[in-house]
Amino acid sequence: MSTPLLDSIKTPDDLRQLPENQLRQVADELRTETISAVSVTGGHLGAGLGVVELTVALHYVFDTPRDRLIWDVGHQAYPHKILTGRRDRIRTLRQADGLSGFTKRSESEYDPFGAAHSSTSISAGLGMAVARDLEGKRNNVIAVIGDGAMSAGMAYEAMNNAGAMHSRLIVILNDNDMSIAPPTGAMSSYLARLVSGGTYRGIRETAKQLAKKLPKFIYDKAAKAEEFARGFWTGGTMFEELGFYYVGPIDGHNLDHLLPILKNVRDTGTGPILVHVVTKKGKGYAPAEAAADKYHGVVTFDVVTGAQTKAKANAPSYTKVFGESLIKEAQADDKIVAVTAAMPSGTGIDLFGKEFPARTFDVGIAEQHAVTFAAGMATEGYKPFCAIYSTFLQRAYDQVVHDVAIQNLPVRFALDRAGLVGADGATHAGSFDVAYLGCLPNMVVMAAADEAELVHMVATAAAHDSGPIAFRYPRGEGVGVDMPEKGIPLAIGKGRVVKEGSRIALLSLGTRLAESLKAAEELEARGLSTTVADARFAKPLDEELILALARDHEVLVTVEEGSIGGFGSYVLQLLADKGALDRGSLKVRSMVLPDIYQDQDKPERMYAKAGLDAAGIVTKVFEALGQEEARKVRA
Ligand SMILES: Cc1ncc(C[n+]2csc(CCOP(=O)(O)OP(=O)(O)O)c2C)c(N)n1
Ligand SMILES: CC(=O)[C@@H](O)[C@H](O)COP(=O)(O)O
Ligand SMILES: [Mg+2]
Repeated sequence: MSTPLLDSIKTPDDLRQLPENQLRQVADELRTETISAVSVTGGHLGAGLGVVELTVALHYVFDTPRDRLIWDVGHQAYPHKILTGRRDRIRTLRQADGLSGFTKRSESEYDPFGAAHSSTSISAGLGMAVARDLEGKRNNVIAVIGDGAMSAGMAYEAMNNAGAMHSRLIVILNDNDMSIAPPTGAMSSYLARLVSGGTYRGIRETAKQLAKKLPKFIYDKAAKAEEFARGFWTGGTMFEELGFYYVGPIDGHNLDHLLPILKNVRDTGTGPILVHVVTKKGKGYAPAEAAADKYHGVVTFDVVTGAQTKAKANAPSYTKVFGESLIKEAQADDKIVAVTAAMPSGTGIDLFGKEFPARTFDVGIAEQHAVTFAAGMATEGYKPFCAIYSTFLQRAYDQVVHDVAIQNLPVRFALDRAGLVGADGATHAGSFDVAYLGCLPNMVVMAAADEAELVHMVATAAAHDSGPIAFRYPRGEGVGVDMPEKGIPLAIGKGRVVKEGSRIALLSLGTRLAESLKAAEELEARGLSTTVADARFAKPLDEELILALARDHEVLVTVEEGSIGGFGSYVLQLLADKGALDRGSLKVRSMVLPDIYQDQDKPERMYAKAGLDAAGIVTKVFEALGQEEARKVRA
């Protein structure tokens, strides 16, 4: 389909030159372009399709980028990127050196705040609004937040503060009654009541009258106290109790509703205001609308049929192995329960939920609550498996420390997406969990070297009832090893030697083991006898194994899919404390992720750039051996 109007829009300034009666066509063309682009890049499609009209209306009514427009999560911002000067690059989305899959400050002046982790937009928007007021400026600040993101505590913290400050801030609640899965929690039922109430039906037919009736708030302290100024359409909502003017619910796909209301909201000159728009995730693309997940995250697909290009798997995914292993453990132990924070399919808890619905808890996008909720269950003798992506657990760090570790409660943390994740880039990298968990007293930290090891680690976690335990594993497929019939609990704090050698020792944590074995082959071919060990545990360390490796080898290299301050640091601390470095002949190197935020690419290329592939490990060994030695060996 040709897109003549969209072709004429390089930035929102061009959009704002168009007559309103052409905006419908702009939206249709924008939707077509979004579908076409994502069909060749993959990515988050459903959310963006749901906000096409809203995106057009917001950039038309507000003077962006002077008016700050913040997208919560930012996964719905592809139409926004197309309208804001990035259409020429939209097919580089989520690829090396391409556009980010989320909003990103360094990418465009139209992205005033970076996102990807949810529920940050109102806080950031309030900060911008307060700074604006301190500067005496008059621009608008608009935060667009989804119903799923609205289930996180941070959103309430921000609304509570905005309401108390009577800040001139606009929040657009994009209510598509969907998170990644159908939403859970009282908020979604509450919103459904608002939408299904008589008011909504009334407004649907009289949106234009609504716009005229929307009172221009003559705002002063006296008026503030008048409750009638609030709840004028719904008789008071939770948002009004938090100090917001509430407008809505309105049809978020109908420009005849959106435009007049957004203009009025823009011109009221007061706030904070929450506009409740009702949209459909996946709107306007039949395969997305028909899909259970509304095409939340897709790979490349055929535009005509919607059929996604699923690559043939060579091995089961770590996520699937985790889900199936947990089911087996739970069949033998009715105290095992599972907790997810709105990511049932991403974590494999959806598999568990099919088997044990009464023992499965999706708490919404609420990682902080998920952890302490699990801690509460652990105090009553249950064995909670809290399945949260490594990156998302960062949001619940104090809950891990204060509510779990200090109380030494047996919460099990299943950390999927550990290490580099690829297309989601730096915001989703699971780089820090070994560093942020391994430093906690009472905590046990494991890392699976392959999918068979993961089975045993699930069994180990199930059996470990004397305190908290975490096990990490990467996004994607396993390496293709034989799978055990059942998980056998591992001895806590014990690693294993996978290959015996004599001169070089490679001590790997997690799935860098495969690359370490390849490096060992290369080193052996150069005459360097090489031991390869799988640490299995970052905490407690296998002191006996590590000290023996240090004693019996000339070079000891640790390798991990994590940041500085993790496994390698713990090993160096041990070696120093035990005097293993005193004799001076041992050469030790610690290989970690670079101290930067790596942009998106394919994971294997990111690891190569990080020097954490076989070639990088070989280079590190020769560097440690020194030039003279290296020359001899290379000869
Ligand atoms: C802190 C955090 N936890 C989990 C996620 C994973 N996640 C990405 S989008 C999403 C659903 C968001 O739902 P909603 O805000 O309703 O947006 P929609 O996709 O419906 O447009 C989730 C859970 C995240 N980005 N951040
Ligand atoms: C937007 C968001 O945060 C999630 O959709 C995330 O992108 C999912 O990541 P996976 O694709 O690794 O499950
Ligand atoms: Mg939603």
